[in-house]
Amino acid sequence: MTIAGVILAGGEGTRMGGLVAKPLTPLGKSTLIERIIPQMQGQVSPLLINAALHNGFERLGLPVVPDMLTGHHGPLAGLSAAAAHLERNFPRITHLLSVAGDTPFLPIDYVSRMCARSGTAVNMASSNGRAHPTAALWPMALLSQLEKYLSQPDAKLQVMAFARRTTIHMVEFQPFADLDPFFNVNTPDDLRNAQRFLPDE
Ligand SMILES: Nc1nc2c(ncn2[C@@H]2O[C@H](COP(=O)(O)OP(=O)(O)OP(=O)(O)O)[C@@H](O)[C@H]2O)c(=O)[nH]1
Repeated sequence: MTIAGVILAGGEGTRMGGLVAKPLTPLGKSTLIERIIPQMQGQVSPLLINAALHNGFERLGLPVVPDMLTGHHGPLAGLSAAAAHLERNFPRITHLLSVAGDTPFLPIDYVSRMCARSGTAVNMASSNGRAHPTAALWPMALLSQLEKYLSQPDAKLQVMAFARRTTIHMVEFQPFADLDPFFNVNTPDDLRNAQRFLPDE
């Protein structure tokens, strides 16, 4: 397998209150990130978590790769750290599939559809016509050139600006019922909304 994966969990989660790292927030019988791991594990290798060390992610049994830069530079800093780790330890990896650690309803066909064609373009997920720049398949060659994009203040624009260096293929995912598969949890209200989709938990 030449496609690695990273769950981006390096944010501050300030809108959630910042008491625990947001992806470790309980949702139903599990946590946000533990709902994502099974959708990725076994299909990409290695599967990394980008997060600050000693924040509780170590117990999940996956390698935790922290940002290399101090300060908060957004998700591109996480992609950069994951790419550097792979270049050092897994030089044969050609692509990196990313996903945000706060999207607990990731589609079960996420990996297969995102990786169906892997070339020099970026494959970026979208739903309801909206692009999700943190949910994308990145050619490793592209990721080695991202430093100058790290200063862009808006995280979403930062990742989009970087992705536009090359062709972007959008991979559209359909909602199931009225649930957007890339619904992301930012606030306690979002968490309550997410719970509505898990009536048995
Ligand atoms: N490595 C890394 N990832 C980040 C950083 N900031 C945000 N992210 C990731 O980017 C994605 C989107 O993050 P947001 O929800 O916008 O930010 P957040 O920090 O998690 O939450 P807020 O502080 O409430 O905005 C998530 O996967 C975050 O983990 C950062 O400084 N470093």
